Amino acid sequence: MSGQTDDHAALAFRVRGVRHSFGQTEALRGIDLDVGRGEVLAVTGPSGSGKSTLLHVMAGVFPPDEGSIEYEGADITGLDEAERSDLRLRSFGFVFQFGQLLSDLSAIDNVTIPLLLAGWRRKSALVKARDALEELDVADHRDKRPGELSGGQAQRVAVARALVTEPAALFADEPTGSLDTLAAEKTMDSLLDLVRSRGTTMVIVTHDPRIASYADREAIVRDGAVSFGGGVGNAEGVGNVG
Ligand SMILES: Nc1ncnc2c1ncn2[C@@H]1O[C@H](COP(=O)(O)OP(=O)(O)OP(=O)(O)O)[C@@H](O)[C@H]1O
Repeated sequence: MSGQTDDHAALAFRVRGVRHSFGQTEALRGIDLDVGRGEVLAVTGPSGSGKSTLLHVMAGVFPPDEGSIEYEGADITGLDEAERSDLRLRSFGFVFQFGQLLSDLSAIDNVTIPLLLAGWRRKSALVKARDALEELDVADHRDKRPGELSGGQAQRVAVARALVTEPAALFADEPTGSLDTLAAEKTMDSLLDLVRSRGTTMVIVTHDPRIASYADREAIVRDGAVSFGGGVGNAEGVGNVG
């Protein structure tokens, strides 16, 4: 199995020759990777191998030192900070391990923020945010602040916030890393239902094989290089990438 395909039309992401260093540390040493549109790709590998760095450069958080990343056929590595920020706001959603909700705001206010940033009026943003909380089964907790929620509830609110703008691609970095098995499974089940029904492309960094098993395909990062594992979910992937 390779990480490349010739079918450009079906691709969300096309990563070629990507290298990135932090000082003397070579975090990425030449990554080639395709992600099909609507594909759920798990990125696994040992601690410090470069998984989060790969996610960040693919999501346009910062550009790599070398190589190219195409999103929907357009090279995003040459974009400036403001253009990358605009791309993230318009097209991408993010879920992290913890600490992503604003502690002074209620659950529903946290979920309305991306909509308000995208120019929605407050009234319709609140309706949309409540729908998103319902989809994640946390609408009953909408007036609570993050500190009044369980870890699993808070993480489902964070998923609602990431998906409320219906991003074309979702990036998740150890999204259930702080949860027990049951809460992790409940969060992943809801997340994957939504992502699959909408055809959202998803890149999920995890070291947990149970979480990786939700994906179509697994990219294993070791020492800043990628290889491809079989046996995860539908290993051929959506969009015939594999
Ligand atoms: N901002 C940074 N400054 C300096 N070094 C960094 C920075 N971010 C990452 N690194 C280094 O780059 C390498 C890859 O880090 P990265 O966070 O991508 O790994 P990872 O596979 O996601 O690790 P983990 O599973 O532990 O989160 C590591 O050696 C790390 O120490």
